[in-house]
This record gives sequence, structure tokens and C-alpha cells, in this order.
Amino acid sequence: MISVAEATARLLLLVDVLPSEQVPLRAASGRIMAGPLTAQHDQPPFPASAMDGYAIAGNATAGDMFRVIGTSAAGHPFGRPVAAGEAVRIFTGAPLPDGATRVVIQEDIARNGDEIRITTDPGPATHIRPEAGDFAKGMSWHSKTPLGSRDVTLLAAMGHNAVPVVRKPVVAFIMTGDELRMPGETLNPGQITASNGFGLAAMVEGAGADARLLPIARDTVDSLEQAFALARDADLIVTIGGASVGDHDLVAGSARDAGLDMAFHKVAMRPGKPLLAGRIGSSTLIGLPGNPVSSMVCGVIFILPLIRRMLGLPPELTETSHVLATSVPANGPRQHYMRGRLSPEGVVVEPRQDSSLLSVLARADLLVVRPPDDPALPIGHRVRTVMLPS
Ligand SMILES: Nc1nc2c(c(=O)[nH]1)N[C@H]1C(S)=C(S)[C@@H](COP(=O)(O)OP(=O)(O)OC[C@H]3O[C@@H](n4cnc5c(N)ncnc54)[C@H](O)[C@@H]3O)O[C@H]1N2
Ligand code: MOO
Repeated sequence: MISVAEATARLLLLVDVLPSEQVPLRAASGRIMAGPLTAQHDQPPFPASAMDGYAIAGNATAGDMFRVIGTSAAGHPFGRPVAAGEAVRIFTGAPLPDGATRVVIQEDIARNGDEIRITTDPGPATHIRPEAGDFAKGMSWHSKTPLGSRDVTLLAAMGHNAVPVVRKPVVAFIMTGDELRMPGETLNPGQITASNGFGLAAMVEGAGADARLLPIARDTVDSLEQAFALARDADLIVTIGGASVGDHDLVAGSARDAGLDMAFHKVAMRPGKPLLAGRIGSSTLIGLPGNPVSSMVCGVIFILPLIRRMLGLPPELTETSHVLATSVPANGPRQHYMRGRLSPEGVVVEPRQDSSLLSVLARADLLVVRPPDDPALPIGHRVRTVMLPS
């Protein structure tokens, strides 16, 4: 069996960064920019007033008088210069008339007809936003993380209504098993509710992929073949269940028959041992174990890095570290990803670690990474951890 590190390295060789596409600005949130965009104009495009008041030429102190010669409002420039002794009524965001050197706020002024008098010494602030004071035409922006609201508003201000982004990876999920019924369906004897595909689809969508949940495949070669055919166009095909060694575990064989070039089968990890991966047609295939927690843990450890690589992001898992609030027993020969909860004292490792326990996983905050043959560890020991996505 290969190690988790070896499996990760082999997996990452199976995918490339996806091509780019142009999306409307309104659809760009959460996407990854495929290249930089440059500002189409200066921002602001003209010197503008930052306050409501009067634009004047030269300095002003309390008692000075000015004659009001017109108005400049946002979207409605005054259009003529202002000279010494003159003032232009101006509003926030309005273009500053030529010749004006400052804006005196209306609170510091008394107006009588076309005349204003400065009542309070206006101080040093000019209340002028200089042309290009935010950014100049040609400024480049290339966010290296998923576009957020602040990127989107900046790109809009830069004059862009479309953004080049990396195409979303399409991930097709095939849940396999004669025992599976869809959530909400009545369970007959021996049946269980299919849950894994739903959690994994949510997980990859949260990472920027497009998830497709295909119809449940039965434990027959024909049914699996049909499912592989349906999934043909996906960048990543993920089967769930049937990956182990039992008589009904047909995924590896069916995938081989469908042309799988296997990169590995079985990884020294717990949960997740029966994992398999390879290339099939123009897609990458990952075969996940069916145990619900195993499939979700493999999603975090292997599928999320693959999606990041396809999106052109650094693929590596980010590890953190925490102290133990509970002691843990010695580990066996497989790398163990133990479910744990954060408490003020450190990580509380869940006493029940069976890979079928979804309620334990849902309560967990993180996985404690126990290397193969790690000895028993006492309370207070610092351990490697991987935070779980929501
Ligand atoms: N003799 C051996 N038996 C097993 C081994 C082994 O090495 N030798 N490995 C065990 C390990 S570890 C795992 S993990 C499981 C995984 O086996 P499969 O991938 O073949 O999974 P299934 O048998 O199809 O299902 C396991 C379990 O999970 C339930 N399941 C399956 N799909 C879903 C789904 N979409 N949603 C919810 N639950 C699902 C299924 O009903 C089973 O209860 O094999 C061990 N056995
Ligand atoms: O490797 Mo299995 O995923 O322990 O339950």
C-alpha cells in the first residue's frame, strides 16, 4: 500500500489547470481569475468634491466673502472656471471647477442670495479627491484567491463588465450500491439512505467546482458501465462505494473494463484505505470507499487538492496544529485522520472513530493527523491537524 503523500503526488499528476472562460461580472463572485485586468480609466476620472459646500479659488479664512456664480452637482459639471472672489455651489462627488483649490463645507458658511461669508475658519482640509487618487488608468488587478465582494466592486469601478476566469471543474458523483435509496424514500429491509454524494457535492461546490449527482448505480457491471458513460464529460468522476474487496465491490473491475489507467488502488490511511484513482477517457477517476466518513475524509484529503490544482490554486492541504485535550492511543500502520472538536483546552478527540459515524463527523471541527505507528500521546501534546470545511 502506498502512503498518503505518495497517493497525493500521483493524484496531482492526473490533472492540469483548466482553460479559461469569460463570465459576466455578476457571475464572477467565487471564481478564480485566469489573468489580470487593467483599469479602463482613472478613478476618480476627474478631481471631485468630497463634501457638500462651496468650491473656491485660493485660501479662505473666517470673514471672507465670495460671490456664487453657479452649481456643480454629481453628473452635472459647472463647466466654467472659478476665479478669485468667486464660489461654485458644489455637492459630494461633483467635478471640481477649473481654478478651484478647495471646498469649504456648507456648515462653515452663511449664505445671503448670491453671496457667501465664511463663518468658521475652514482649517487645512481641501475636501478634494484628486483625479486618479484611487487608481490610475492601466492599474492591474489579479486576485489569486476566489473573487470576493471587494474584488468585484473594484473590477466594476475599473470598467469591466466581464472577467476571464478559470473554467469550473465539473465533478460527477456516482453513488453505487443495491442497498441505497435516495433521501426521503422509504427504506425496505436491508436498505439505507444514500448520503455521501450529497455531502461531497456540497464540499466541492464550496471549493468552486460544478457538482453533478448521477443516478445511483446498482452493484452490476452493466449499471456501472452506464454510469461511467453518463459521466464521460466530467473533469473528475468520483465513484462512492464498491471500492473494497468484497464480491459486490465491482468499481475497480468495471472501471478497468471501461478503460481505466489505474494510478493506484489502496492507500495506507484510516479511514479511506480502499481508495483508487487513475485516468479514464479524458477524465480523472477517483474511487472512494463507501463508508460515509471515509468518503468525506478522502474528499478533504484528496478531492479538494485536485480541485485547487484544476483551478490554478496552490493544491497543498493547509495543516494547522493544536494541543490535545484528551490522550490518544498508539496508532497502527495506517495514517489515521481522527475526528476532533476544538475546546478551550485544545482538541477533544472523539472517543468513537468508526468510519460510519456521520453524527460524529458533523460535530467535529478538524481531523487530527496521526502518522503511521505514532505512539500513544498524552494530554497537552501538540498534534498536526487539518480543519474540516463547513
Ligand atoms: N475483508 C475486507 N473487508 C473490508 C476491507 C478490507 O480491507 N477487507 N476494507 C474495509 C474498509 S477500510 C472500508 S472503508 C470499506 C469500504 O468498502 P467499499 O468502498 O466497498 O464500500 P461499500 O461496501 O460499498 O460500502 C461500505 C458502507 O458504506 C455504505 N455506503 C455506501 N455508499 C453509500 C452512500 N452513498 N451513502 C451512504 N452510505 C453508503 C454501505 O451501505 C456500507 O455500509 O470496506 C471494508 N471492508
Ligand atoms: O479505510 Mo475504511 O475507510 O477504515 O473505513
